[in-house]
Amino acid sequence: MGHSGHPSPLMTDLLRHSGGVAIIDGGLATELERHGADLNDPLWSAKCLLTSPHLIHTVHTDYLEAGADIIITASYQATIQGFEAKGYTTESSGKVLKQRPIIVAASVGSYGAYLADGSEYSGIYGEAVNLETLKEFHRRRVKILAESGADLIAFETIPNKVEAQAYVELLEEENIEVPAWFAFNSKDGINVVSGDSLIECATIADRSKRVVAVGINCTPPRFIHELISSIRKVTTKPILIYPNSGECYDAEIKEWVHNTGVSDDDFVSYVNKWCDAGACLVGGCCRTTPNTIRAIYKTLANRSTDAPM
Ligand SMILES: C[S+](C)CC[C@H](N)C(=O)O
Ligand SMILES: N[C@@H](CCS)C(=O)O
Ligand SMILES: [Zn+2]
Repeated sequence: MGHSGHPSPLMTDLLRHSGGVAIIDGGLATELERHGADLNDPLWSAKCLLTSPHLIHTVHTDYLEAGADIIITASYQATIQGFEAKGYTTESSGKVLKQRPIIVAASVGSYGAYLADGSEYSGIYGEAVNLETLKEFHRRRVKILAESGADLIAFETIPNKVEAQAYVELLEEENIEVPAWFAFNSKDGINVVSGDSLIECATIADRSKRVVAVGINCTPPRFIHELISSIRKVTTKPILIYPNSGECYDAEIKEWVHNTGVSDDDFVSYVNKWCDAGACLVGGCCRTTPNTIRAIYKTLANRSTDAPM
């Protein structure tokens, strides 16, 4: 167990500053919609980069004011290929200003996110998509985000093993110095959504010195405890978790099905258990809101600072 070497300074400083557990923000797209954005678009939340950047600013500010230490950018579904399909041409991006001690995490959604059909919840891409095609698909975007001034790259909602391997190789081939986190998703509490072994996926992440934290996002809260235990078996890197509300996504209509989600109270009732199991970066994903993050903040404020890290 543990190919990770020394803990990264970024994570060490962050966790020291936050008393052992740092707070990740909640659903970005969820809040953009609440502020009136229509995300029924192939670019999903990234559409707002074009149409309403002020809303993105508002949502990031709301999460910071709710207590988040880490905010995740609107680049989840911002792909070169997606922008080109809208008639944009390729240009280098501008700098993102760093604001310490806040961490800006540049989101990279999976190939399945780009497909815009909910494939990041199946991880089944078909035979034409392999390690090499995935590396080429992500290469330019990852390089742009690495040069953007972001503090880390958040590979999110990784649904299968081959995409994790593609990211690791890409980081190496392009000598990406910005640290990365890998967040997988699961729909059974055991494996990642494609059915690939979470243990194998987490091991791939653990072996890369460029990966500074490994965990789970956009997964129902009820599965998280068991998933943390699995990841803990194969890595000593910090474990991050930012579950969704437990609702299901209907990609046909680009809406969430309401009947399966948990309340904020239920969500935060898990938080101390997740930290006890080994998570040290905790937040929310889709359908969580600044209220969720505020509740996490309050729960953690009452937690002893010598809690397990
Ligand atoms: C994390 S999912 C809700 C993102 C949206 C999806 N890729 C789609 O375009 O429908
Ligand atoms: N970080 C993304 C969702 C990942 S599933 C967002 O909230 O827009
Ligand atoms: Zn999500």
